[in-house]
Amino acid sequence: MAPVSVKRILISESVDPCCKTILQENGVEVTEKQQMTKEELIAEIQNYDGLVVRSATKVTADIINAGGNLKIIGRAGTGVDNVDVDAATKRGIIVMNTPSGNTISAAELTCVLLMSLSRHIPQAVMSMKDGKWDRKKFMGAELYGKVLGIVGLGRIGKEVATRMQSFGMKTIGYDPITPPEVSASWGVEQMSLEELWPQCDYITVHTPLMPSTTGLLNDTSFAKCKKGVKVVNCARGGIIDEAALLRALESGQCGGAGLDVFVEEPPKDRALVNHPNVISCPHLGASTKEAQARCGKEIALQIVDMATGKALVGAVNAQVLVSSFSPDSHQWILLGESMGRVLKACTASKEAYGQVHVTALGESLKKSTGFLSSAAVVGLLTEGPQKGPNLVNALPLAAETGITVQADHKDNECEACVLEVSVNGRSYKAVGSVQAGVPVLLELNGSVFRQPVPLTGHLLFFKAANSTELLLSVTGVLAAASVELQSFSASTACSGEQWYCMGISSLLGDIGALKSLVKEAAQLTV
Ligand SMILES: NC(=O)C1=CN([C@@H]2O[C@H](COP(=O)(O)OP(=O)(O)OC[C@H]3O[C@@H](n4cnc5c(N)ncnc54)[C@H](O)[C@@H]3O)[C@@H](O)[C@H]2O)C=CC1
Ligand SMILES: O=C(O)C(=O)COP(=O)(O)O
Repeated sequence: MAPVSVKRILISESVDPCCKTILQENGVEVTEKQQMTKEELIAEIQNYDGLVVRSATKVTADIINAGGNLKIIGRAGTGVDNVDVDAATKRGIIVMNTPSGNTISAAELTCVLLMSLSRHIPQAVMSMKDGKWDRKKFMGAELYGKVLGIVGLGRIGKEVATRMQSFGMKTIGYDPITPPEVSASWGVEQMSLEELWPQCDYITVHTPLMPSTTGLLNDTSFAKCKKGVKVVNCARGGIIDEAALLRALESGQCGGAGLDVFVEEPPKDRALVNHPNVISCPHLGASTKEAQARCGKEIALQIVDMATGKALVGAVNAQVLVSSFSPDSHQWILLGESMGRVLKACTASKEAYGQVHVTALGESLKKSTGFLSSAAVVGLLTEGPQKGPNLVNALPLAAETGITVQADHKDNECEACVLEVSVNGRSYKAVGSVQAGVPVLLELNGSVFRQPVPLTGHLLFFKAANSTELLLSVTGVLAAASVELQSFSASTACSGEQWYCMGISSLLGDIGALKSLVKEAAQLTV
């Protein structure tokens, strides 16, 4: 794909210095500014094409919309819940993260919290520092033989499980995506949450924060747990409902909580932090030298790879774009875009397209419907009222404009892409392919070109009767405008008329003279 030009990046949080070094070594100008207010960020963001953050910068829609040049938001870490990904997608901005760089550190902190809860270590430390020697107050319980419930069996959940198994804990869990046989292979028996709650001595959550995980542990689920259950949240504030947790701690239903994350960070309401059975950290899961070095390095390298057109790794909102980095799909994306632009020019539509239908033909295009339809929409929307259509935002922009996009695949001997659009009840159709590495147009509105039309440079399409005089008149119009004819293709006749496509040295300043000679005419540059 065409490299995404990234020249100036703002790092708005404490990210490992290797991030800045790698970016600078690759010709990117880097500014580091920490603890900016929202207003400062809104005022400055227009000066950058990239923003690198951790979890503290809330990258809201107004910041994203103020970033007129923003192309990439890099999250040096896992959770992207502090970034308005939908707003970024609509603006065509890639959001990427480094999801595995801090897995081990977050898992280790979880284990530390579990152990600290079992032996009251932080409370004992505080008591010692107070000059006391209280051996009765801090009676603990072994982890050995206890049941640990792990909700969310992804990267961190798995690492927590294997570590706590070495303490002799029985690990059970729940995850709607990770198959039970996979988690069983690392010693976690899966079951429904209803079955899980009553069995656990300890519960730890490792899911992203989303509607389905907000308040996973609430008054109702706490009531189903063993009295005195201990809980850990090293994932995101809100997965364990904070008010319900406080109630459960006060009633003794919950015997202790280890919290690294809070709904509001830092939490203004200190009731949980100050509770004697709560041990807490200021979001330290990823705060190790090793995790920061990995995340800083990975995000910098991912941005450099993207900017040099090498690869797209870690993007959370640009699945379609990932394929554009494969050399095989590159020309097909150009084809889709060019076909969109041809139909846009031919329909000369000021109205929104009602429906766009893309059909990928041929075995090798089976998985290409996604990027072909997005590319076609980019072509159709280019130079329209929507700002900056690209492969990231094509479908959201289409939806916003009321265009229905459908895509399917059909088996066919040859590989081709069929694009059909409807405008005001009238249908237009283009068929194209990639031949010898070049995107070509094979058919336009039912007329098949005798020679495939290479979709490159300045192109003039018109529909007219097959008449030598008429073609001479057309070339006369071109000559009068000092436009050279560089290539010529004609279609087979359809209802006595044909489509012609001429490759021309420059676009006609005024297409009026031509339109008086032929039935339909359109010119474009691809
Ligand atoms: N405290 C800290 O500093 C850190 C926190 N995190 C957070 O930890 C969490 C987990 O991170 P990873 O393990 O890397 O993510 P992951 O994506 O590898 O795993 C998350 C798992 O949660 C599962 N899940 C989704 N909905 C669920 C539901 N309703 N019930 C049960 N499971 C569900 C998913 O299927 C997935 O397997 C994220 O929220 C991340 O932001 C990550 C790193 C550091
Ligand atoms: O990666 C994550 O999801 C984290 O929560 C770590 O956040 P941080 O980079 O330490 O602000």
